Amino acid sequence: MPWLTLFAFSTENWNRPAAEVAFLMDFNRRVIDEHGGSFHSRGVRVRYMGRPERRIPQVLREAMHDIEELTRENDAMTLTLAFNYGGRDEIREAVRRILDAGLSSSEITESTIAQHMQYPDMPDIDMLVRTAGEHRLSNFALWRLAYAEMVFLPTLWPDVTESTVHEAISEYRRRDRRFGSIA
Ligand SMILES: CC(C)=CCC/C(C)=C/CC/C(C)=C/COP(=O)(O)OP(=O)(O)O
Repeated sequence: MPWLTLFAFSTENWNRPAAEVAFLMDFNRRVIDEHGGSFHSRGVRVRYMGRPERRIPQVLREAMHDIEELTRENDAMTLTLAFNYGGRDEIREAVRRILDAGLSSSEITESTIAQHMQYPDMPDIDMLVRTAGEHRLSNFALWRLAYAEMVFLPTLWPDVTESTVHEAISEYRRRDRRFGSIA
C-alpha cells in the first residue's frame, strides 16, 4: 500500500502569530470538509499523527476523529496528516510507552522503539520532499527519515501541482540508495 504523509502543523507552529495558527487550524478543517468524501471514495485511509488531544479546537478534533473512523478500513493508500506533530515528541512518547510497559534495558532494540510509536505499522520514509527552498527537517519524522532520500524544491507549497510531484519522483528515481553498503 502506498503511504503519503503531509506535515500540516508542527508542535513548534504554536509559536506562530495567533492569526496564522487560526488560519492553519481552519485550513486543516477545510481539507477534511472539502476532500474527506473524495479521499473515502478513492479508498484512502486518512490518519492523524501527533497530539490531537493538546490544544486543538474541539470542532477540528471531532472532524479529525470522524474522517479517521470513516476511512479506517480503506486500503488503497494511507494518507497521514502530521498535525500538532513533532519528531522528537514522537520519540519521547515511544520511550514513555516502553517504560509504562515495564520493558528492561536489555529488551530495547531499534524495532522495540519503532513498535512503541503511535503508528507501529508505518514504514520508514523513502522520500522526503521539502518545498519553499528550505533545507531542513523542522522536526519532522526524525526516526523514519534515517535513510530517506531528500528532495528540495524551490516551489512554494500552494504552487505544488501534479507535475511538481512527478519532478520529485523523477529525482528520487535517479538516486542510488545504498543503506550503508557499497553496491
Ligand atoms: C494539509 C496541509 C499539508 C497543510 C499545509 C499547510 C502548511 C504548508 C503548513 C505548514 C506547516 C509545517 C509543519 C511546516 C514545517 O515547517 P515550518 O515552517 O514550521 O518550519 P521552519 O520554521 O523550520 O521553516
